[in-house]
Amino acid sequence: MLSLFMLLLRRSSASVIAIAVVGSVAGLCNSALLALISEALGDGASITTMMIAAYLALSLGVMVSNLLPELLLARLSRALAADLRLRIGRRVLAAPLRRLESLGHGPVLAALTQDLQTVVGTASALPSIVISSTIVLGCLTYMAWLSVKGLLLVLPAMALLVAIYAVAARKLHPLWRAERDAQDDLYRQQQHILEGVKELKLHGRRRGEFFEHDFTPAVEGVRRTSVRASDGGAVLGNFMHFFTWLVLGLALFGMATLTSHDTAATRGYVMALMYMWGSFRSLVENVGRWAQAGIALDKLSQLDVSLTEALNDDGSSSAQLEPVLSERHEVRFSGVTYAFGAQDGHAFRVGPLDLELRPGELVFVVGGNGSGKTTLAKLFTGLYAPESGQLLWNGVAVTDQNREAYRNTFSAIFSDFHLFENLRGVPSREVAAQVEEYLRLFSLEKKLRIVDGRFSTTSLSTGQRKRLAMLVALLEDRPFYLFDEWAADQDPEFREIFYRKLLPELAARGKGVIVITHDDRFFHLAHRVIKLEYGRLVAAA
Ligand SMILES: Nc1ncnc2c1ncn2[C@@H]1O[C@H](COP(=O)(O)OP(=O)(O)OP(=O)(O)O)[C@@H](O)[C@H]1O
Repeated sequence: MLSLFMLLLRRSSASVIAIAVVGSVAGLCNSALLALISEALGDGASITTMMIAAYLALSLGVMVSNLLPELLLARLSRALAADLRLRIGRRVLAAPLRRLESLGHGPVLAALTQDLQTVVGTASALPSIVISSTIVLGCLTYMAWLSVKGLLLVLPAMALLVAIYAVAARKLHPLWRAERDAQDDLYRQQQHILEGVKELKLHGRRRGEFFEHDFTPAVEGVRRTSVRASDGGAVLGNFMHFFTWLVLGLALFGMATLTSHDTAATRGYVMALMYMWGSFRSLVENVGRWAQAGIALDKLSQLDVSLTEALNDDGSSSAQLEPVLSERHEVRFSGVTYAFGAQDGHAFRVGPLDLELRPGELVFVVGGNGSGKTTLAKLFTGLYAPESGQLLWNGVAVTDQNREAYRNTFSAIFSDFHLFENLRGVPSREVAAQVEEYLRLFSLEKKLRIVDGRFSTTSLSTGQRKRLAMLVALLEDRPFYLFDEWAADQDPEFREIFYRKLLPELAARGKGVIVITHDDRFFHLAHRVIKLEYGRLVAAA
């Protein structure tokens, strides 16, 4: 609860203070209205113009002072959500690739949607908490003015309710947490449904088994845990309702004895209690909801911490852009190793590797499936940091401080590449002529246009999408290029263009080019062919 409040305070202490002040005014106006009504209903009370004017002014005051905190909080809570989204986005982008690969998409998506919504929804109750608190205080003051003795009944009842709620909330906490944990699993399975829709549609038995053994248990898990949590909430809510009548009864029957049958005081107490108790209950319940938001904040901070811890592993977050200024770019691996740990299932080790990539050099990387070609590509591009050994860039060791700059010397198309909808990072106006030329070269000129740096469509065939990715890579004009089985989806015409035109041209322009390939027909075009087996270099020709 405190952490959500601190987050709001840190985001804008001025807004929180304004919400508290104006919310208190709302509570005071409400309490004053109650006192006025009670006065007007009193025995022998006469209604004056003054009373009517005060009534109207207070009603107006309630409206304005309720509205203002709501408007302020709507802005504050959305700004907080935006901050958290940006923060997680930044963290995800700065976190090492390996860490993200082992974390999976599920927890990140669940945090960005479910938990952020919970935080925003809960924070929205802040004005109500302030207003309810002030109403409770105002009513208690009014009741004390009617009869101090009466508070001997009311205050212990209030304390008892808070204590019951605190105990019950502690019991409910594991249920809320179980519900939230079940949602993580549901997100994972929903991701499988969306990403594996083709495979599931094509295979009735797999679909049936997936539905029965993976998706249904995940859905059932959320249903079961949320019913338990909601049952607990319902029992608590209704017990509090029962308690309300109990307290009113206590006031009704006990006040007469305590105040020596002062009916005006008893009537005032019952009225004030009826008015106040709703606010008091909502105050207790809203504070309880803040405890639930604590679970969402825990999840968000767990993600943040796990990404932060990972950042410390390779320190990329603190990487300063310190490019090594050089016309000539070359990379050298000196005893580089990399291992996927035993926690990933089967330990796999690449290296130790001693390799070089010089400007103007065309290097083919070949080897069987699982021999470590893509892992080598990720090491080459700086996406994985070597476990041991050194990566030297123009003779300078690539470290946490310059890895970001090193990565920016590569343009890469991996086999699981992603195509953005626009040419971000490329000055689109300056390259307009080249774009036209490449569109024609890749036979894409009839399929799409690039307007203001934006592709008119990305709904293309796999081969066409890869050609569009190639267009983007060529426009990037980086010192190094890496293509991971780019030609695998291309028809013979584009394979020819790739091996016989594009690659030699890139090498002729002084680029260092690494090509992961199985096309042995073209091996003779490379300056060097590196062969990997079980992560080890077995031949370099
Ligand atoms: N994200 C990962 N987590 C754990 N292990 C991995 C991961 N990626 C790869 N591996 C392990 O590393 C080995 C080499 O994988 P890699 O993708 O580098 O092979 P590859 O030669 O590119 O294979 P392919 O020709 O099939 O693309 C795999 O056998 C696998 O055990």
